[in-house]
Parts: sequence; structure tokens; C-alpha cells
Amino acid sequence: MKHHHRNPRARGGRKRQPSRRDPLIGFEAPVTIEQVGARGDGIAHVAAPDGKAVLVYVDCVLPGDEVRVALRQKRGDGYGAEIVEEITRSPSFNPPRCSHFKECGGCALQHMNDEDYRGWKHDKARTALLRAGIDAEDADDLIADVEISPPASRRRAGFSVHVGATGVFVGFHGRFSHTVLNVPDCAVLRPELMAFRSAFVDFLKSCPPDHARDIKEVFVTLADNGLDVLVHASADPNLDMRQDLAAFADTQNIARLSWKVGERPDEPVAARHTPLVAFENVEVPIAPGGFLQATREGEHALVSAVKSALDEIAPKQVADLFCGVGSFTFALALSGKRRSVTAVESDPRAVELLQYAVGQSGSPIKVVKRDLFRQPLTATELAAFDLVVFDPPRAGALAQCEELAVGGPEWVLAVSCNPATFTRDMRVLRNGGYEIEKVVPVDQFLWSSHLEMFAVLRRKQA
Ligand SMILES: C[S@@+](CC[C@H](N)C(=O)[O-])C[C@H]1O[C@@H](n2cnc3c(N)ncnc32)[C@H](O)[C@@H]1O
Repeated sequence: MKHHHRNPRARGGRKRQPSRRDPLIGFEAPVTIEQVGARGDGIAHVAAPDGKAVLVYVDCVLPGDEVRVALRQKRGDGYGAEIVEEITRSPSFNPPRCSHFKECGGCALQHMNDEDYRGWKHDKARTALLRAGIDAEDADDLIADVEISPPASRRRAGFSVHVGATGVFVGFHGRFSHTVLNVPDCAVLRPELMAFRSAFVDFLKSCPPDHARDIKEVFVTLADNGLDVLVHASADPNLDMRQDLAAFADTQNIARLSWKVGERPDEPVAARHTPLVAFENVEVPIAPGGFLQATREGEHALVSAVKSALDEIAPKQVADLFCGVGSFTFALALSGKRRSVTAVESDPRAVELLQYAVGQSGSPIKVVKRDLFRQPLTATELAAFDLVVFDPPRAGALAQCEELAVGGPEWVLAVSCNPATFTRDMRVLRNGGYEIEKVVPVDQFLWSSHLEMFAVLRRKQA
């Protein structure tokens, strides 16, 4: 056997120190939870053996809970801690709805009662406005009631898949872990998605393990006419697997089942009929894994907010930026009376599908493919519109807001799925002369820390 002499300086120049264990890992202490932080975890301070106060983050707790915790791992500026004993629970503690809530990383706040939960989401919107420079009294006047999607309403989900010696798992990752958990009584998903999940577990159990093991994730969207399923795998399916998947799609009445390996384009394995969603009675085909608002109720709340703003603004020329396949586009063009809409989107597939539906319906919509991060509509181009609507991904719409600040129209409607970038974008627009007139918080990710915000902005008259 060869013996390798390692030069300790060869790689980093300095001799490696033996790793020293953090003495606080494993330390136990009683704590009283002070507040629920932005991610839904409880925040508290424990007294360390040296007398210093150490920040801890604890899952599944509420303000006022007294628990004994063990520090488990460094997390940001503090430690993630696990409950080892419940001493007293706050009166607002609600029994969680799913049996696997404590283990599952999908929900953060199932244990909060409905009223406190509503208040917590409202405060999240309020904090975003305060950070955007709005004063507290104005923020309270601006924020409408939170529109919360009910349990069992989420119409799209990405399930992680693990097929191994311990069984078949199709579900979500555990809290701060890579372990995939089955979620047989998930309370947030539509029943159609739940039925698919358990049928898919059975299907994978019936497959040769070598092939089932290739499947890593499965994304499911409930379109208006059935399920659209996209399987992410590490290798192509063989002929048997293709036939089995096609038979599975038939028995489960799946509209389309596609397969995707890495960054390669997805490939339909069973295309029984094209998944469609309707906006203002116009049917639009959707792409495998393509964007759709997470719940019908959330989409309805956002579209209603857009429509009531239209009544007040009465625009003639509208720009719908980051339009996707048109959740707002058709409402902007067709609700009440017809208006000209320029719909802008960078995803080529969404552009093609929207273009198709526009052509079929003869709607007054021009669809433009453009990257609005690199090439926002310029102040000069914006002069053609009397209303701009934007609904960017989590990164927000900084470049576009900078152009709006210079030359945007009187009215802007902003939709955001990330309070942090919402705050930043609102600051830019306020510095450019816009005032926020109304904010509607929309909660499509029940019991999570996510929040969507809809805002009406108007340029201050000189
Ligand atoms: C939150 S979704 C909103 C889609 C649509 N408004 C809806 O409600 O269904 C954000 C959209 O922005 C698109 N997008 C992402 N980056 C973009 C970019 N740089 N330029 C233009 N569109 C982009 C995505 O493809 C996606 O369709």
C-alpha cells in the first residue's frame, strides 16, 4: 500500500488547526419566547454559562411560550435551538393541523391561532411600509385586510422525491434537513395534489428501484382541466418507464406528464390534453412548471384589486410588465371595457403561449419578449402609457422602478412576492414622486412566512 506524505502547507499555506467544537452546541437552558421573527421562528435569549445573552431561534413556538431548549447549530447571528421540554404554552397556541407539522419544513406557523396569524401577516406588510419610509399612522390607514387563501387551496407544489432502502418518500424536506418526508395529511394543498402525491408514491413503489431512484423532484400544477406534472430526474426514462408513466397518466387522469433532466428542455411523456387556465374567459395553455399564482383565491384577490383600481384610473394604454401567461393581462385588456395592453415578459415559452391565446381571442394585447432587468422600459417609452402594472419575481423590479421614477405615468400598480424587494422598490418610486395610496396584503402561502403585496401608487401632482 502506498503511503502518502502530506505537506500541510501545500494547499492553504498555513497549517490546519484541529476544528474546535463550539462549547455552546448542546447547551440547554429555559427560555421565554419574545417574538416570532420574519421567518416564522421564535426569537429568545438564553443566558450562556459565561453570563452573556445568546440569541436563539426556536421552531413551532409563540411569544410567551416557556420552553427548555438545547442549542443545536449556529444560525446567523445566533443559534438554532430545539425544544427539549415544554414548560408552559401561550394561550394562543393552536393544535397544528397536520400530524407532521413539527418535522415538516413546509409550514412555519400552523400552531398560531387564526386571529394572531392574520395580525402577524398584517404586521409584515406594515413593517415593509415603515421600512419604505411611510410613517406608522399612514401605514395603518393604507393597509387593507389581509386576503388569506384557505386551507387545501394551493394548486401547485414541488414535491421532493427519495427512493431508497428505507422506502419511497414524496413530500417536503424536514426542517433544516435534507430528509424528505411523506406528507399524507398536508393541510395546505388542493385535494387533487394530495391524491396525486399518494398515487405517485404507489407508482414509484411498483417501479424497478433503479429507475425510480432517478426521480428527484416532481412539480404538479392543477390547471382548469387537469393536472400538469413535471418530473425532474437524473437520467432519461427507458422504454418501460415511459410506458408505465403513460399508463399512470391515464389511470390518474393527468392532462400532461413531462420529464426533465438537468438543464435540458423538458420532454412530454404523456400528453393527453393541453393544460389550460382561463383569465376573463380566455383559455391560455400553460408550460410545464410555468408560473401561475399559487392559489385561485390569491389570483382572484389580486385580479379584483387590479380591477377596482381600473375603475378609479380609467386608463386607455396599459403596460403589464412581468406578465407571465397573463393573470392580469386579460383583466387589464377586457374587464368592463376594452383597453390596449402591452404585455412584457422574458420567458420565451410564456410569451409564445400568451401570444397564442391573444391571437385566438382577438384581445387588444401586444406581447413583447424582453428582459426587464437588463432592458427596462425607458422613461421615454413609458410616456406612451397612462398605467403601468408590474409583478416581478422575488428579486423585484429595481431597474424598472428607476425608469418609472424618472418618467413613469400618473398611476402604477405594483405586485410583489417579496416584502424586502417591495420595500426597496417603493423607496425608489417614492423618491421619484409617487405616493402609495393603498396596499392589499395577499397570503397565498398559508402558515408560511411568505407574503404578497399589491400596491396602488400615484404620482404627486406638482
Ligand atoms: C411573479 S411572476 C408574475 C407573472 C404574472 N404577472 C402572473 O401573475 O401570472 C414573475 C414573472 O416575471 C418573469 N420574469 C422573470 N425575470 C424577468 C425579466 N428579467 N424580465 C421580464 N420578465 C421576467 C417570469 O418569467 C414570471 O413570468
